[in-house]
Amino acid sequence: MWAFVLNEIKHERASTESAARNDAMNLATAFEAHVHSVIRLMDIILLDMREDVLEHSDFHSYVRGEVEPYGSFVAQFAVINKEGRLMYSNLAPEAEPVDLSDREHFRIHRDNPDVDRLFISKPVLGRVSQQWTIQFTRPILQNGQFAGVLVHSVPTSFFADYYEQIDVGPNGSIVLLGTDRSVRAIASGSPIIERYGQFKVPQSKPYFDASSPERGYFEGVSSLDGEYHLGAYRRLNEYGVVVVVLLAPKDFLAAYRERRELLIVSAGVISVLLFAAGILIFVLSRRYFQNTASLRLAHDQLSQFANTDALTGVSSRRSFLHRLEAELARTGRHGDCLSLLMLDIDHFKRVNDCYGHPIGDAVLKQFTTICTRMLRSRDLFGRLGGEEFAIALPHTDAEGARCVAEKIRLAIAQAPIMTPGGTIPITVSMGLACTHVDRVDVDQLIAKADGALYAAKHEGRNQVRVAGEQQGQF
Ligand SMILES: Nc1nc2c(ncn2[C@@H]2O[C@H](COP(=O)(O)OP(=O)(O)OP(=O)(O)O)[C@@H](O)[C@H]2O)c(=O)[nH]1
Repeated sequence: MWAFVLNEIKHERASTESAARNDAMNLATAFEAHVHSVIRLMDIILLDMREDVLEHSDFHSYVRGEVEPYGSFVAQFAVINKEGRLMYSNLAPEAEPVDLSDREHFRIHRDNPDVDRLFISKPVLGRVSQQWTIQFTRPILQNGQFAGVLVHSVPTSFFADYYEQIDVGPNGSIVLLGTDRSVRAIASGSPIIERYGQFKVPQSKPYFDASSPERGYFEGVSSLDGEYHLGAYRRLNEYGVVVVVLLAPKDFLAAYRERRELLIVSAGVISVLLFAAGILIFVLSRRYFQNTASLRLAHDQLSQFANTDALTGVSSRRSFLHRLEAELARTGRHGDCLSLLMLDIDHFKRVNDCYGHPIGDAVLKQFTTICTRMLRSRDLFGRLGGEEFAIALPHTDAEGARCVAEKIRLAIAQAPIMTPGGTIPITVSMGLACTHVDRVDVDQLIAKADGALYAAKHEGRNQVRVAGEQQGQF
């Protein structure tokens, strides 16, 4: 989910920036067209006036009549003579001539008398008009000689006011620059200190490089307000000016940033909910597994309880018979043999009678411990009831089983049973039956072993009898 959200944010930022670039270029294109037509119009007015400037005796009336239709479009219309003195200004026709020989627009024409072309000055603070204006000038030529300069002043606000009508965001700017790096006019959403005439845009900007395309994009920190901007420019080589549109990321990324916050908050909330759901599932499943484990344990304990004789720890009757049946089936499948020993402690009633039932229990426990020591791990040992036990010996024929039985018998007879009531000697009688000769089921096998046990008891106890063998044959 987070990968999707981050990808979405990245994609949206890229498309927002791309849209801002397009907007900046579209605005720059529109302003370029505007600047181009304004400059063209200024030049037409200048050329038109210059035709008549030296011919009209009442020049002031003539100029007033010509200029009036343009209204605020024309701040001043003036004539400077070849010495640089202001000979006429429609703002102050009767004023004393002012020395303007230091003005760049005068010097350019005076120093290049052979070049009759339009010059657009940097903004200057008019000595007569007292406002910031841009001078559109043409040389006055008489008989091919430089005779003065015709000046048409346009307030910088003429451009700026027009630009102000366009929404470039609270921190965006539209700037008209000269290729001499001076600002001609500026309109900006953020307050920019009026620095006409002093401020120079750094040379490093791409639009000042004459070899760069006439239109393009750029981005970086603006020297105008020190803020990071994304910009588009269009350069009018013919007039030596550049139109620059600057858009501020904090403006055009505002909607994107709101959406990014919304996406991150939503993803965060979903993550927290998923996390909580995960924890809940974890806790519930843990509880479920714990319950299942407890149940399994209880089940195992129960079956252990059911399968084990509580007093001696050997298999219960039920479990022993069940396992004996399985072992007999396996033996039958593999053509193998299995022997069954039935064991009965001799005169056990006397032990109980002499020492009491608890001591009898202790004897039973020690009896099983001694027997277990004589057995292999695969042998089955069960208590069938009272003092009667059975041992199943897989893969064991009658001969092998008789050896095991004798070992057990001797161990019991030779190891006096230690009890809290003293040392109690006991013996055990055993009946042995084997499946090797004829295939039998559990009941038949038990019955045969029981028969042999009965014979062992009958013939004096403390001995092993094999089913089917006569006494004294061993
Ligand atoms: N202490 C104790 N005695 C038991 C238990 N189960 C059976 N008995 C006793 O074992 C005795 C078995 O006696 P009998 O069946 O007469 O056989 P016996 O005295 O061993 O004599 P033979 O088997 O003929 O040698 C009885 O006294 C039962 O009460 C038990 O779990 N604990």
